Amino acid sequence: MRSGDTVVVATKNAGKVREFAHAFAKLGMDVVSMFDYPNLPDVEEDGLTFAENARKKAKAVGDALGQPVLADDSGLEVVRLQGEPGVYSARYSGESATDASNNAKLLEELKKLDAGGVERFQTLEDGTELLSEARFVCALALYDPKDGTFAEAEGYVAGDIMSKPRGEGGFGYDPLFWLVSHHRSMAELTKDEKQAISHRGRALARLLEQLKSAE
Ligand SMILES: O=P(O)(O)OP(=O)(O)OP(=O)(O)OC[C@H]1O[C@@H](n2cnc3c(O)ncnc32)[C@H](O)[C@@H]1O
Ligand SMILES: [Mg+2]
Repeated sequence: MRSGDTVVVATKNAGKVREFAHAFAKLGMDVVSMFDYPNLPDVEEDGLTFAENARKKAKAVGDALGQPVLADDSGLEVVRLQGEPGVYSARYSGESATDASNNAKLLEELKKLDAGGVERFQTLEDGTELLSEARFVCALALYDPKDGTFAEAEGYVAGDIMSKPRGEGGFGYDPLFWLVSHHRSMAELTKDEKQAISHRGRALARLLEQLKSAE
């Protein structure tokens, strides 16, 4: 991947496309996604790990197009839910899940625990309660169909799940993810701030570092 290239990202998530387009634009690269190739078949994300799913998405699309493809499998691991929703983050609230229905399900599951008498561990000044520690995980896989090889990297960011949403930026679970370091939710960060600390931003920095040192 170098300046002037177009990077194919095997995703149908508009939020991911925006973040990759923002990150690669700074390096002089354009991004295209599955929205630009609507006729490719869906890939079943049945891997047990984020890394396995990322490899599967990258390989399916890379083999179909005959060119290198980057895939991202990511999700949220919530400590008080024993790591759920994890690799099931996209369809946590069912097959026709949306970001809103997934966020509602997450709060429902955590509030069930509260009914069992488990204490919330902190309250913010506006009354928002922090319900559990959590982390976002991102696994990236860059697949080259010419030689069948993968370059891979992972990134993580730790935070806390809030009792009510805040912020309009980002996507997915961002409005419920509190960053004590910034005293804001992930959805209240600018694109650059999110890239600097997020699971995806960190995984991408690691991947690019690896590719550079392999040159
Ligand atoms: O598989 P593709 O087509 O890439 O798109 P997807 O939305 O299905 O993506 P995943 O399978 O990787 O599932 C990721 C889930 O985790 C959530 N997620 C991933 N990254 C996130 C981020 O940066 N902020 C908030 N939520 C995120 C996202 O909303 C999904 O529910
Ligand atoms: Mg998916």
